[in-house]
Amino acid sequence: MSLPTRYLVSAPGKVILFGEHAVVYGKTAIAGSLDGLRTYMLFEKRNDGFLELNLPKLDLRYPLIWPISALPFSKVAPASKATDNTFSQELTFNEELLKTLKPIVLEGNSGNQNSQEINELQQVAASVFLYLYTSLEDKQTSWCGTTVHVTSNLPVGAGLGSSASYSVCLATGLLLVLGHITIPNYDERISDSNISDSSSPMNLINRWAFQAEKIIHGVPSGIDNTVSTYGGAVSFTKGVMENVSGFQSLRFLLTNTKVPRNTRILVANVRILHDKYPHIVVPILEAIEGISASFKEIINSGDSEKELNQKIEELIDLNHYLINSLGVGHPSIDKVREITAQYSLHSKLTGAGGGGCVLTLLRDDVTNDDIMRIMHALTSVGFECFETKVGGPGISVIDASSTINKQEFLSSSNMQQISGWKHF
Ligand SMILES: Nc1ncnc2c1ncn2[C@@H]1O[C@H](COP(=O)(O)OP(=O)(O)OP(=O)(O)O)[C@@H](O)[C@H]1O
Ligand SMILES: C[C@@](O)(CCO)CC(=O)[O-]
Repeated sequence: MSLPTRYLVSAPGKVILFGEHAVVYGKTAIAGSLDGLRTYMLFEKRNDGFLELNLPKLDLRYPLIWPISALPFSKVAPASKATDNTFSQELTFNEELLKTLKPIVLEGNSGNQNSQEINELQQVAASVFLYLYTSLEDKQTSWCGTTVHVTSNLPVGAGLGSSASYSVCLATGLLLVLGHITIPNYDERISDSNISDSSSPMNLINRWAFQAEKIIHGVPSGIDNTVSTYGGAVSFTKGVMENVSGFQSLRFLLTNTKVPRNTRILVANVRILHDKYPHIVVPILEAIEGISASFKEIINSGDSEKELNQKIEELIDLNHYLINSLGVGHPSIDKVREITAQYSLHSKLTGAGGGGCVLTLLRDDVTNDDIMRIMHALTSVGFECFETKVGGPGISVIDASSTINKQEFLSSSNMQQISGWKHF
């Protein structure tokens, strides 16, 4: 099969309004894609049988390079290979493959003259790449190797789904490169794309991205990769996604406390608390689900703008206190709440917590001058802020064979402005 020689792929980060952590236990959460905050990947064809991964955002100064022949294809049972029937097939996580890849990941550095340590985060990101490549490899393709460049304007490890957008871009690019899906024709996202339609390319991308998220997060709910794949503003319960109209019109301030934390550890800590005190933690998770349910009720209730905002702010406070009781709060999050409260605004953590990002509702009566003042107050104590809306497009791709090369990709400050993005 003859394929394009270059693909450009992009997927958004996400913000969770209500229900993080509870969603891991099957409770409903409310989330949306982040329009301007995305990961971009350029996949370039090689003919030499090598795979190259560039991770500048993770401070990896030199590329990691592996010969395809070093990959443990024997660990992938033929039945679980991504052949024609992959669309309808349940994907089982391949622990054995991941274990076998561990030493191979480090060999990616061996041809490098310059010594560089590969830290834990970089190893995980490289494992995701090799895991997906080994699982999806198909000898029918005309690509005999690939170079992947990654850029992103999402903060890494801050609760905005950087790992999900990385996973979704990798899954999409490799499914394209390895000939399992083709570039779609739609210039705009099809809003009614059905998540449960297992024959759709989006469903396939989402399922492989979920496998990738398992490598990064351990036991994720799937909300991050689903929102990143499909985009939009949604409620999510046990893998089922539903559009929540009205959510898109809300404005938010995102504040990055810059306190590093690890989603895998935070999720695991909540699990320990849950297993130790089920009679206490289960009702807290149910109460958090009640918040998501209340939001869905009020967002389209016909309440006046003022009433609606007041109720959402009450829900933000309730969610903040409940989630703090699960041990995923942080003094930096309380500091953001304290500062925004001085301007009578309400905030809560978003994502896994433990630092990371904080979400503040910007009511319609908050003027641009007010926003400037609030941002100034937050940045002057070392935080970073940006205003955002939710609900932009999910995965987008371009046949970049003749449109964008590596130099243009690496130097572009606004990739979204490139014309020709296609949506599944
Ligand atoms: N631009 C990127 N390049 C390479 N790897 C990335 C990139 N962004 C994220 N990752 C991978 O994702 C990991 C960060 O995931 P983590 O879940 O801790 O943060 P997050 O996704 O930003 O937050 P959350 O899951 O709470 O939304 C990194 O360690 C790395 O493995
Ligand atoms: C903390 C969590 O609920 C959201 C992380 O963005 C984990 C998950 O849903 O997998």
